[in-house]
Order: sequence, then C-alpha cells, then structure tokens
Amino acid sequence: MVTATSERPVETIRNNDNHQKNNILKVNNLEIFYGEKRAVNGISMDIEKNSVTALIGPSGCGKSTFLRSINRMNDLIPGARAEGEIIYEDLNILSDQINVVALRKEIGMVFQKPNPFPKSIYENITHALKFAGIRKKSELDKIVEVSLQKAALWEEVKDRLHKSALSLSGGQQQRLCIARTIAMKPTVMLLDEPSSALDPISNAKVEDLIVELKKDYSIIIVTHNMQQASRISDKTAFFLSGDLIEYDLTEKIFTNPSVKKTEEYISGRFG
Ligand SMILES: Nc1ncnc2c1ncn2[C@@H]1O[C@H](COP(=O)(O)OP(=O)(O)OP(=O)(O)O)[C@@H](O)[C@H]1O
Repeated sequence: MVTATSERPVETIRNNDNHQKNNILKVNNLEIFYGEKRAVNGISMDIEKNSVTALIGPSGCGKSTFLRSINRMNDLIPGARAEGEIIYEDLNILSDQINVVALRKEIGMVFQKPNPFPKSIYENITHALKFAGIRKKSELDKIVEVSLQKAALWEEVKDRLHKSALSLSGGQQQRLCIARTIAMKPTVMLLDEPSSALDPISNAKVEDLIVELKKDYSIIIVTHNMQQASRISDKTAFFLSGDLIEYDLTEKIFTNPSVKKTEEYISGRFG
C-alpha cells in the first residue's frame, strides 16, 4: 500500500472526487519541468485498468518524461519537477507525502535496454524480495516460478535458474526484467520502448506477453513503433512538443483520427 509518510493526515492528499471505478490513474493538468524548460504542458487523461495504453509521438515530445513521472523516476533527475496531479488509489502520486519506495513496487518500470543484475536468474528475482523481508526459501522459490511463468520465460530457464542472467539472450533478459517487476506484485507496469532493442522474434514474444499481462496489470507503453502500438494497445495517446494532441481508442487513432496532426504523424509525414 502506498501510504503517506508524514504526520499530516492522509485526507489532505486524497481526492475522492477523482476516483473512477474503471480507471487506475487520473492525470490532471500535469506539467513537468527540467529547470526552466517545460517538457510536458498541462496534460489531463485517464488511464484504464487492465488495458494497454500506448504513448506515441516524435522524439522529444515528452512521452518518457510523462511515463517516468508516474512512478516518480524523475525525482532522480536534478532540477526536474512536476505540477498538477496524478491520482492513484485516491492519492496524488506527486505529493511529497507519498512513500516513493512503496509506490515503485506497485507501479513498476521496465526500460528500453534489458538491465538484469550480473547475478543468477533466480537472484535477479529474489534480490528485491529479500530486501523487502521475504527470507523463506519455499516462498521465494514459489514467487520465482510464478513470476517467470507470467513472464513466459519459465519453460526456457527452469533448468538453469542458478546460471548467470547475462547468459540469456536479449529477449530473454527483457522477459526476466518483466518477471522481476511482476515479482513485486505491481498494479501498473510502465514500459519504455521495451522491445525496441530486440530482434523481431523476441519482439513478437514480448508483444504477446504484454497482451497476456493486461489481464492482471494496467500497462502503459512508450513506443516509436506504430505497428506495435496498433497491434497491442487498447488506447493510444499522441504527444507533440509536450502537448497531448489526441487520446482515443487505438483503432480510432489509427483509422480515423480527429486531429490533422495525428493523421500526419501516423501516416509518416513527420517525426
Ligand atoms: N534529464 C533531462 N534534462 C533536461 N531535459 C530533458 C531531460 N530529459 C528529457 N529532457 C527534455 O525534455 C523533452 C522531452 O523529452 P523526453 O525524453 O520525455 O521525450 P520523448 O518523447 O520520450 O523522446 P524519445 O522518443 O526520443 O525518447 C525534450 O526536449 C528533452 O530534451
């Protein structure tokens, strides 16, 4: 549970009016700055539960900045700050009372380049669990198996769990990183171009996995690959120069967008 960390009452950062049953996140007038420069210009959108939401747009439009704000990864960048609200479970994620460590367990992130630790496959998954106080071997074994199964990797690695994660292929490493996130029992998974560094077969496996995972998680994915967005996402948000230009069902965005700029972008006329 993402709890308030200070003495101030939780009610001061709750916003019950904004809670909606089918949405996992509600973004209200979010602005993100790097120093004086504004990278995200007051965007508002709801993110649905158990769905895949794709963020698309040309390089530098603010997709990754927005994604990183959802689990407060921008806190790690000196000079970065956010205004507005991202409501999750009636709490504003941007509040200084949020327990960021707990938040990042519930809202996990997978990066473009697979980044397993230089440890065994097993330890890659158990490392954070042990840190969180889970020590019993039988419990750790179970979580490792379930996480690898959910990440569609178990069959490929079950006989070499104690071999180095770095001996896996790039595609397997990325599925291991997804398993590592799953082990923390997240509700939301943020994926920043998770398959752009992979070969086509590994890419297809990761795409199949994402579609499978939405049964259990709400997924937000940044992608430069229009085909990928149209294949796997339910809703698509098109960003341009820090603005959210259009946000709608993926089918609508790719067949009959409402805004001319969206149509120009998806048909490859710029970006
Ligand atoms: N750490 C940072 N410090 C300063 N400015 C940054 C930083 N990260 C991003 N920016 C700027 O913020 C704007 C949005 O960048 P962001 O990386 O979010 O875009 P993007 O749409 O994800 O791009 P790409 O598709 O190339 O990853 C850009 O103008 C970028 O130069």
